[in-house]
Amino acid sequence: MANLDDPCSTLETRSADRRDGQIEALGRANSAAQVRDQLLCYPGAVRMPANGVELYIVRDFLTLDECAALIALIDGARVPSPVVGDAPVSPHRTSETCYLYPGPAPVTAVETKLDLLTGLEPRYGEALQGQRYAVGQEFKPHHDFFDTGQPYWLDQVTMGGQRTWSAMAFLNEPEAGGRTNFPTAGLAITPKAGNLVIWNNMDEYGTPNPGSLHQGMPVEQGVKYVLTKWYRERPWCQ
Ligand SMILES: O=C(O)CCC(=O)C(=O)O
Ligand SMILES: [Fe+2]
Repeated sequence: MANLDDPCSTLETRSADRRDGQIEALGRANSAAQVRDQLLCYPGAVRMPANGVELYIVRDFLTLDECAALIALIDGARVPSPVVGDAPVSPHRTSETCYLYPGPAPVTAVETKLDLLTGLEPRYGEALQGQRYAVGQEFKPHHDFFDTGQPYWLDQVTMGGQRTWSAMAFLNEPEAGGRTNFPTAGLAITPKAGNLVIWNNMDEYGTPNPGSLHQGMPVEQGVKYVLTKWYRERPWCQ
């Protein structure tokens, strides 16, 4: 692919690059339409009124036993949470993370449910992650989609490209704080064990949606566990 800043790239390759971007966006919009149809068939899935972002809640997506088993896995192998393109330990994401690779039965159970929920082929999903937030820990306002102007994009574009959908399940309920807030969409979701939130990081045209801005608000009392799954526009490869 030609570099748009490269004075040597021909006019032809420059316009081909722009077309590529549009074609990719169209692909994401078409895929989103299929996910939407599939999601609405899933028992308990409800689209939430949110300003400028497509977001659904699935009540009781996980059983309390499944939540407990996943919390045990997270507690067994958690490390400080990373952020793509940031320092290894980020001041924006102060929680701990545990990668939940395929294998253990509770991971297989969640992956199977997510496949049914989204209709997406499993290879489009990144490895499942668990997060644990202690009092004061948070994930500051951010977008899950990648900023294609950042140096990290050169790697990410070869690893499955843009992050399209985000799915997040609450595994427990902190005593206070820890809501997932979408400030521009005007929606703050209170953790409820077993409930899942899933949103489209793209807009209706398949381009990154600034309205998907969100944050994990600081836990004020107790502890918060969530499960996160990010989907890519192409099969994910690490
Ligand atoms: O913990 C939360 O409420 C939000 C987590 C989040 O946004 C993420 O992991 O990308
Ligand atoms: Fe996020």
